[in-house]
Amino acid sequence: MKNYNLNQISSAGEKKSTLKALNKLLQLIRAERPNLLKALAAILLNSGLLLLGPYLVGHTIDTYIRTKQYHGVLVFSGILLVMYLTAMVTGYFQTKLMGGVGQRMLFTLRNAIFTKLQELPVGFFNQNKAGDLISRVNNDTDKLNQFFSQSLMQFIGSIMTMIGAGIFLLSINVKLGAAGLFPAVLILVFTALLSPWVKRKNAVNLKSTGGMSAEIQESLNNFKVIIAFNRRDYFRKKFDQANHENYKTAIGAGLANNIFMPVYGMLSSFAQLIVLLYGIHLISIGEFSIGLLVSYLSYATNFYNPLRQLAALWASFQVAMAGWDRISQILSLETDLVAVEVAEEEKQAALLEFRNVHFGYEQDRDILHDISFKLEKGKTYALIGPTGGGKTTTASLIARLYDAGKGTVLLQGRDIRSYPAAERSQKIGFILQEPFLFSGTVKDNILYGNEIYKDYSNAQLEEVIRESNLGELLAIFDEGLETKVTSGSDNISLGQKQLIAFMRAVLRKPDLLILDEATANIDTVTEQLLGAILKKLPAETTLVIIAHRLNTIENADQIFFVNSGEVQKAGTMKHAMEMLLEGKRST
Ligand SMILES: Nc1ncnc2c1ncn2[C@@H]1O[C@H](COP(=O)(O)OP(=O)(O)OP(=O)(O)O)[C@@H](O)[C@H]1O
Repeated sequence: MKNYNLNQISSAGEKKSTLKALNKLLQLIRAERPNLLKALAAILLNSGLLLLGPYLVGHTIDTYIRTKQYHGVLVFSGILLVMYLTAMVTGYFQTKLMGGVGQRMLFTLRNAIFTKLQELPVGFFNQNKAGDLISRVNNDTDKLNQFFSQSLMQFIGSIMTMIGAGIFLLSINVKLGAAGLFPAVLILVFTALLSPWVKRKNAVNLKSTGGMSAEIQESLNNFKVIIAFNRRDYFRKKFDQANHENYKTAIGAGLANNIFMPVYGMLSSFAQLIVLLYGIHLISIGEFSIGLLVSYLSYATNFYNPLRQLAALWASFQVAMAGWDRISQILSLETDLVAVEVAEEEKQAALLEFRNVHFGYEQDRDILHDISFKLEKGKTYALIGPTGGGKTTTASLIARLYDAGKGTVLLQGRDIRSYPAAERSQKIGFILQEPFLFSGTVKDNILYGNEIYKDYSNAQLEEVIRESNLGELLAIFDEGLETKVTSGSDNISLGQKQLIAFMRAVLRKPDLLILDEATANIDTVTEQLLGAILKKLPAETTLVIIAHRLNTIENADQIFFVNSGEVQKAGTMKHAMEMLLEGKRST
């Protein structure tokens, strides 16, 4: 089976470039392009206005204050006021726009991940913990939202202000400008060198947040066992470990994220010092004036202040990109349950056939080894064998929860992989060992995935249930179809859950119905009732029954013994019993 473990895939995928990843992200939110452009225009206007400010102040001082033309001072004060008010409005406009973009992106991303999760096969869910997946859907997407809504435009604004200030610096005096901008080159090199390390630290931190979330989910799922065995300390210790790990990685990430700030700060002070010393030197040899040096220092401040901000923004960008990596790992996964082309049906084929099927959950361990058997229309088959022998695995391959590693499973003479999922699941009903019910009513659960009766009223549905001989089962529920079901809780018993799953499967009128230990939690009287219902199913329905209790399989037309990678015909009940006893002894 394919490797779907996200935490193993992550290390292999880490070499992807940031630009490529960013490009992929922008593709996903291309609908936001007009808003991004509007916000960009707003932030450019904002930066331009703020850059023009010092120049106009200088101009006012030189032209009007020194010549005592107070009318001009008033006019320029008015202009500056309007400029600053406009800057405030554009700033607000930008924040509002990007807040919306961030939230919509969060919405789109969560939808995209959830849709992807729905498409992925059972193998994916076997290999990943739900808690980690939840953390990806909730936490990692929010990191991206935070960057987009709070930091992106500030990021661009800061860069614009810097470019503007840089141009002013170089145009006033090239030599001094080059000297003043030299520390910025050092900053660039420092950032480029450190960024991969910072991103890695953030990735490790997000991974351990996912791990902690998985730990919480596991202990919440198993709280009864924890209490019954009084093993709260065990989970507390495990949680402590996960929490501690998370704390350590968070400190590591925090340190990495904050390393830019002091270095940027130091190098900007260094730049001021260079400008001051070199400027004084230039003045002393008559190449510069004191007035120019004063405005020069103010533009140097204009250049390096946003750079300091950029340090924080860059860290936020690294966190967002680490989150995006974790999200795109899910988005780029493809199911290994691919459809194959429809080949011609074999004539007079069995309803279902295993032809030299091999299958293993792990690469080098076959659970089923070169299995071949046929299931004919209208017959009842029983799968027996010791615990862990491979019965559920065989049934899972019949229902195509997994694909065979080698060999073929044929449904009505055609490769099962050539059927669209809807058609296949219509033909094959599977009552799982642990039936899963949704929160809602018995009716909601019975109608799940049922296209024929989905719009039926209660009265119509009750009629259908009676006609399908399921009336006595429904009668077991006090409030009938309206009985409340709460997912994951105990308001109905395990046996009752199995009955609902049974009604759900039978009402879909499958050609082949698999019952995996479907009567394991049901009393003998109800079990007999189920037996009677099974007998009244349409004559062409094929049944595959997996059971430990032998009385459930007495009426089978054929018994298969499943153990150690083999599925053998057991012939008579007596022979089956012998095989079971021997099989048990040999395991
Ligand atoms: N999701 C899985 N991932 C890895 N190994 C698995 C998985 N499910 C089952 N196995 C392994 O496959 C083997 C067969 O398991 P299977 O559930 O098919 O047995 P079974 O005959 O149905 O047992 P039982 O009677 O207890 O239900 C076991 O050794 C089990 O460890």
